[in-house]
Amino acid sequence: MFEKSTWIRLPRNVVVGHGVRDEVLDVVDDLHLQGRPLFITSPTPREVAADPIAADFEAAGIDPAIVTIEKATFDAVERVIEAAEAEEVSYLVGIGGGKAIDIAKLASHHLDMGFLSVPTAASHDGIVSNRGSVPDGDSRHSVAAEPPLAVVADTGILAEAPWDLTTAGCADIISNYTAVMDWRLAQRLQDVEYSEYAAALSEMTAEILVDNADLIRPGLEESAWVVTKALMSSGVAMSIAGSSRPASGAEHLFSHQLDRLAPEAALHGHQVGVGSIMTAYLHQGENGIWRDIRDALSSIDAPTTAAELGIDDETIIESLTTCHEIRDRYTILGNGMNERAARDVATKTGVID
Ligand SMILES: NC(=O)C1=CN([C@@H]2O[C@H](COP(=O)(O)OP(=O)(O)OC[C@H]3O[C@@H](n4cnc5c(N)ncnc54)[C@H](O)[C@@H]3O)[C@@H](O)[C@H]2O)C=CC1
Ligand SMILES: O=C(CO)COP(=O)(O)O
Ligand SMILES: [Zn+2]
Repeated sequence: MFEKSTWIRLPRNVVVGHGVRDEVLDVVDDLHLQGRPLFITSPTPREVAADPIAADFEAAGIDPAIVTIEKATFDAVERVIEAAEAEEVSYLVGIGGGKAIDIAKLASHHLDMGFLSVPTAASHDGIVSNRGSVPDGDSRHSVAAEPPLAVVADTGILAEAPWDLTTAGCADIISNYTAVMDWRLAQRLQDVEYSEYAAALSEMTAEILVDNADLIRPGLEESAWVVTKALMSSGVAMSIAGSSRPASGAEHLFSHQLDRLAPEAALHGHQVGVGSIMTAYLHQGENGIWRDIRDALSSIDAPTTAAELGIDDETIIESLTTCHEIRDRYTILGNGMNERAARDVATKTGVID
C-alpha cells in the first residue's frame, strides 16, 4: 500500500522588484490580514524600510507596534513574543537582514501567528525559508518554524545595502553545490530522506547564479534581482525538502562553528562559501569542482581565503576538526577530520597559507 505523504509550505505571495516597499499594505490586504501588526527590525533596516512602511500603515489608519532588536538570541525572541501579547497585534512583519527575519519567524511560530518577510539585504536564503537559525550556547538550533505568508523584496533597497551582504547571498547559493553532494552522500550511506526535485532545484539555482555572475556588480539593481530570485528558489527547495538539506551541508557546519569560535568575524554566506571550496575538495579531490567554486566566489568579490574572511588559520582548522559535532547531520566530514587532514585540505585549496 502507498503510504507516503508530504506537506510543502510555501509563501503565498512573493513580490520582488523596484519600489515594492510601497506595496506591503497591498500584500496585507491581499492576504486578508486584519488588525495591528508588530514590526520586528534592527537599527539600520528600521531607517531604510521599517519607518517608511510604518508611515504607509499610519496613513491607512493602522498603527503598527515596532520592536528593534540588536542580536539574534532566544531572549530577543522572548521580547518579541511579550511585545506581541502586550500590544495585542495580529500578525508580524520581519524587516531587515537575517537576524530580524529569523526572530520574526521564530516568534510567529511560537505565537501561531502569520508573518511577512521584508528583507533589506539579499544576504542568505533564510529570508524565505521555513527554518529559523539561532545560536544558543554551544549549539545552534536550526528549527522548523513558519514560512513567511509573503516575501516583499524591494530591489532598490537591496541594491543599496552594503555590497558585502549581496556577495554573501551569492556565496550562500553557490554553496548549494556541496550541500547537495553531502545530501546525496547521506542518502547513500545513511538512508536519510532525500528529494530529487529539491536537490535538482537547489543545484540548478546555483548554476543559474554562476552563469549570470557577470551581471552581479555593485550598485546594479539587476544584481539584486538575480540574487534575490536565486534566494527565493533556494528557499523553495528547502520547503520542498522539508529541511535545509538542499542548501546546508558540511560547509554550513563549518560556518556555524566559526560563528561560535569567532563571533561576528564574517558574514554567514562568506563563511559557507569558503567552507564549500574545502568540502568540494573533500568530495572530489584535486580535479573536482573546488576550483570552479573558488573562481565563481572570487568573480563576485566573495572571500576565498581565511585572511579575506578576517579569521586566523588556527580557527579555520579548529572549526574543520570540530564542526561535525554540532549537529546530527551526516556529511563528508563523517565522524570528523583530524588536524593533519584539515590542514592539508585548507592548504591545498589555498584557504590557509
Ligand atoms: N533561517 C535561516 O535559514 C538562516 C538564518 N541565518 C541567520 O541570519 C543571521 C545573519 O543574517 P545577515 O543578514 O547576514 O545578518 P544581519 O541580519 O545581522 O544583517 C547584517 C547587517 O546588515 C545590516 N543591514 C541590513 N540591511 C541593510 C541595508 N539595507 N542597509 C544597510 N545595512 C543593512 C544590518 O543592520 C546588520 O548590521 C544570523 O543570525 C544567522 O544565524 C543565516 C542563514 C540562514
Ligand atoms: O543557511 C541555511 C541554508 O543556506 C540554513 O541552514 P541551517 O539549517 O544549517 O541553519
Ligand atoms: Zn546558508
